[in-house]
Amino acid sequence: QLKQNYYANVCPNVETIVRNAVQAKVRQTFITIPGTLRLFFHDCFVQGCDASVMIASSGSNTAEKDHPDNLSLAGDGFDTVIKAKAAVDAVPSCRNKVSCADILVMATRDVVVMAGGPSYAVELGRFDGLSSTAASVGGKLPKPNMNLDQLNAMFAANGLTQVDMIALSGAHTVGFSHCDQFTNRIYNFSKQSLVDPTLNPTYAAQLQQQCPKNVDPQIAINMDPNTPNTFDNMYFKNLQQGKGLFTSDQVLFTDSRSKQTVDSWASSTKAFNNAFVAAMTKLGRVGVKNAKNGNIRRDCSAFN
Ligand code: HEM
Ligand SMILES: [Ca+2]
Ligand SMILES: [Ca+2]
Repeated sequence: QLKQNYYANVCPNVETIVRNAVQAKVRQTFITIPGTLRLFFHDCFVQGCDASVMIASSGSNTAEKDHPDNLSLAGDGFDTVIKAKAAVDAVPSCRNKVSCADILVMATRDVVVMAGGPSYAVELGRFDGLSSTAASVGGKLPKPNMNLDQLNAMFAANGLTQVDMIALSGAHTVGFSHCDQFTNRIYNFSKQSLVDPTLNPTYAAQLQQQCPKNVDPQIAINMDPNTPNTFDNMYFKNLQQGKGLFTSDQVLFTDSRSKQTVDSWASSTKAFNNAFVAAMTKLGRVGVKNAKNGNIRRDCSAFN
């Protein structure tokens, strides 16, 4: 059973230890923030929040992280968890007592706060998963060209509502995307219109400039063109102006079933923050493992 202060007896300072390690990593590079946040999402949607995404491929096993849908996960997200785990394990009473899954949950809360987002108490007590295969990833993660029904179905499969899905999409207020994720919207969209008509024309021109045809596939651009490094409700204000980067972002405003939620969070930071915290807490409960079907990994990237 998940609970706050789960490690109070064995490792009372675990949250401070993790926060300090995350802070040191954020000082080295900003990508720590979006990288960790997205890693948490991709972990929970495949086999639950059990750090299965952290496992490296070995021998005959191709792990989750080598599935095409995970190849764009930033290495700095993984490194954040590895560094925080090392800091926790440096304290004798904590050594091999705190799961990688819980460290990822704490680190994710910390990066949101460090980017200016809301703070919240995290529930802990997850065990680490015992399997990680690339074959288990297909169809579990949303695609940037999905419509509202497809997004809702994918989140509902994890016990999350449309409101949760919209709140969590607000994570696109920080971080980067590679150009190939949205080129269909700015070149050759359809017979009627070369550019997706739901895109703001000025923004579309900016995207074409940043992502010319045949651009280096390594190039990544800010997802929030206004406040790319701040966790705020700008994502929703952008959607109102046709500045959602992916079809899956912009559809939240163009579909009448989700527009009202976007409008209300565009006008209230507090309402968005509350919804985001509630949705992150629910996301953190997905598919949690216990001592019977999980363990505490010594090395987050390998099974014991
Ligand atoms: C609603 C469906 C979602 C879709 C279709 C989607 C899709 C994507 C795509 C295509 C990228 C760009 C990857 C790249 O090219 O490097 C991305 C980045 C990102 N996503 Fe999502 N995402 C969704 C939901 C979420 C959720 C729920 C979260 C977290 C709560 C999240 C957090 C992020 C972050 C932080 C980045 C930036 C990563 C970085 O800068 O390294 N996304 N997403
Ligand atoms: Ca997982
Ligand atoms: Ca922002």
